[in-house]
Amino acid sequence: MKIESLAIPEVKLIIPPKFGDARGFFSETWSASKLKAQGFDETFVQDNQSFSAAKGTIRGLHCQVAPSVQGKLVRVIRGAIWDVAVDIRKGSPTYGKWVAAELSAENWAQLWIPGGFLHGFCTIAPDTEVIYKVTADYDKAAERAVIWNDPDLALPWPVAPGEELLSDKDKIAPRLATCESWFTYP
Ligand SMILES: Cc1cn([C@H]2C[C@H](O)[C@@H](COP(=O)(O)OP(=O)(O)O[C@H]3O[C@H](C)C(=O)[C@H](O)[C@H]3O)O2)c(=O)[nH]c1=O
Repeated sequence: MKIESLAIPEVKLIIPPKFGDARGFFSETWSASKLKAQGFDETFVQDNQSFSAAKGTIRGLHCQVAPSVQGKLVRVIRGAIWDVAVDIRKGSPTYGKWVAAELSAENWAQLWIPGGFLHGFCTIAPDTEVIYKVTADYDKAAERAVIWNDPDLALPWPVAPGEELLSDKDKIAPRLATCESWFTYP
């Protein structure tokens, strides 16, 4: 498994091998032992899957706080997303900074977003299917959100203004500056 750190090194791009032949392909999309051998040792407790019919669907910016802080290992099995992680660990040298990657069924790339980061994505193809492993159970009481178009973050979402599709919840999320510090660094 190829693992590379992004500009915020805690966020990792992971590309598993894909073995193609005349029938199609086989891929070991996650291996605890192979990742541990490369220093990636996380325990996942839940698998999630979301389907977004429209290109320009934005889900995020979300996280869970203690006692249910979630790390997420995200991949795309159909379509494509622009996947973004924002460092919101108070005291972090990269606080308020973000990194992003295109994840697609084509490039087979996965993104590891550790706890302490907001996560969100924008679909860049219709009928996009996202699958991700998380390191803590869903805990509605621990869910937090920051508005997708926070001017302090100025995320370059790959969708024309006004064409984004969001949940009602995501449309009314607060700005990062108005949120108490949910995470501290290190
Ligand atoms: C996240 C989650 C949701 N739900 C239920 C709660 C709602 O009734 C329904 C839809 O939830 P929501 O609108 O929060 O789904 P997304 O907007 O895709 O949220 C996710 O989007 C971003 C990209 C994330 O990183 C998180 O995993 C998650 O927040 O599924 C569950 O039952 N379990 C869960 O783990």
